[in-house]
Amino acid sequence: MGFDEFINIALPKGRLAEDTIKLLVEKGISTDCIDFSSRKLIFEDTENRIRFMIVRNMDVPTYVENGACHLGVVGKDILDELEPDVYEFLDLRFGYCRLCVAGLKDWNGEYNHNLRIATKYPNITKQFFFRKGFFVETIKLYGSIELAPLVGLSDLIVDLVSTGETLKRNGLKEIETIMESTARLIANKNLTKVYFNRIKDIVEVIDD
Ligand SMILES: Nc1ncnc2c1ncn2[C@@H]1O[C@H](COP(=O)(O)OP(=O)(O)OP(=O)(O)O)[C@@H](O)[C@H]1O
Ligand SMILES: O=P(O)(O)OC[C@H]1O[C@H](OP(=O)(O)OP(=O)(O)O)[C@H](O)[C@@H]1O
Repeated sequence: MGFDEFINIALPKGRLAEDTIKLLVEKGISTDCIDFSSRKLIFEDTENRIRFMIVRNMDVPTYVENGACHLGVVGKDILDELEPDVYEFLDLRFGYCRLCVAGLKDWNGEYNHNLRIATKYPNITKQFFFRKGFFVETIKLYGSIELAPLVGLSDLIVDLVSTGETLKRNGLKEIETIMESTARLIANKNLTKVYFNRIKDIVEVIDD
């Protein structure tokens, strides 16, 4: 495929946005055209034939798996939860956090079959407890997960911990770490074949 074709890169809004731009600037990948604070969702570097698309972190795998974007930046936690059929080319090493089981300070530490666990990560949670021999009920939430055990909506939570401040402020304690997460560079499988040289160039520049 010729150089004229655009390579589309899905960039996550939210927590990973700033470090993603910092990385691209460091690597000399044209980011001048990107303005996260504007309401625009597509930014084009016409000279280098790169198009940046601004999407929710959780949606990055969907854009890449379906071929709307060739490449994308997304947290490993989301990849493990959604298990999209994409290549994971690079660990970008920023966006570090841990996915943990947490509960009320006086939680007695015994897992059992009747646990209700509030989380944004039902698949990872079910698999984690299944491997330990427990079939748990997950309650899917989209944010403020720490509230659930405080109001009796769940027994435990599975959520991201970074500084530990949110757990502390809400009288919760960490019980166990399920996984560690950092941002990853992912690629569409078919598009990697078709646009191999251009994608390889971009991956190498970022990895350098
Ligand atoms: N303290 C933290 N809390 C949440 N995510 C963090 C933290 N530190 C790093 N991350 C990483 O940043 C990613 C994006 O988090 P962010 O809070 O922007 O997404 P969100 O708004 O919760 O949801 P969505 O994924 O639906 O866009 C997480 O998936 C994770 O990989
Ligand atoms: O250990 P800490 O440094 O306190 O960070 C962890 C918190 O950050 C995230 O929430 P976020 O701020 O993204 O809000 P949310 O509740 O909407 O997911 C995560 O879900 C925890 O609640």
